[in-house]
Amino acid sequence: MSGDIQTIEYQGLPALRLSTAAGASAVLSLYGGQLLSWVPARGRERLYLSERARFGDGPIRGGVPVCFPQFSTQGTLARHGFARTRMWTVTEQRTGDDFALATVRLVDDPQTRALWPHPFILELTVAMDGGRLDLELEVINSGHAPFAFTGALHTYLRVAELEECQLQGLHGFDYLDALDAGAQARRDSGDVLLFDGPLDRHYRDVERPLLLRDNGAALGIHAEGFPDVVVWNPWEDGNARIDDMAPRDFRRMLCVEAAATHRRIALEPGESWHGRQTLVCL
Ligand SMILES: O=P(O)(O)OC[C@H]1O[C@H](O)[C@H](O)[C@@H](O)[C@@H]1O
Repeated sequence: MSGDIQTIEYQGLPALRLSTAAGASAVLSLYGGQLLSWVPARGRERLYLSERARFGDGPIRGGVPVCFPQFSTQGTLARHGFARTRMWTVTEQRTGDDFALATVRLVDDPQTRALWPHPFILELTVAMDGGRLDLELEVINSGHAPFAFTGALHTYLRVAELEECQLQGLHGFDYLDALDAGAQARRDSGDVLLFDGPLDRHYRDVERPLLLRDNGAALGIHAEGFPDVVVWNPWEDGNARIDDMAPRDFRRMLCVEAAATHRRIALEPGESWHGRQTLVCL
């Protein structure tokens, strides 16, 4: 038996449902090129998607938003850029005995050029087997002038209980604390990162895979190409200010983002860049 990919409508949006023979499944929305669900074989949902999320009206709260060509407020565009609120198209669908793979694409148009004056091609490839998910983002400069960007795969992980979670692997890396604007970079000195308050840390040049322990379950988180890792949780007060998240949902989510934030990535005409985030159930 082989995997399967179906074109579906999800919350009113065109989407793909990917499944593997082993029983893993995922939903990829063409709005935003945003993965909204990932359930590994014999596992539970691993992505947080807010039950108050809006679909097709601004950013979708949850899953894996693609931030491009700007991370957060690091520029003049709307927060996290425009890719997460544009309609993408499907360019490839493949299945095999133990995998399913789909690629979606976003290309510049007059609306994106009015915001950001550069021709580009953005491709997101989602590939999964039973217990592993790979998300690869490719950025191509299809114009005649150089450009530079920041961005991220803004992964919202669903956790059983945030206060029981431990994130391992960030020890010794420098981070900027976005909750303490203007502060110098600090070095993480803890063995593991624990969660007992709001957190918005932008770690630089993280060269090692991370491990998230969550109530007995363990998830490996690995990035290639993306130099930085952003760890975000709004905690109770921040949650209360986010109208598309139910109160206390902060306990059920943790963003561990593969990011390019502290240095812009520069591309000459015709050049391309790719970055990947891999999640593995352990
Ligand atoms: O609410 P959004 O625009 O989706 O942004 C959600 C969050 O994204 C990132 O993790 C940033 O570091 C946070 O500062 C921001 O609050």
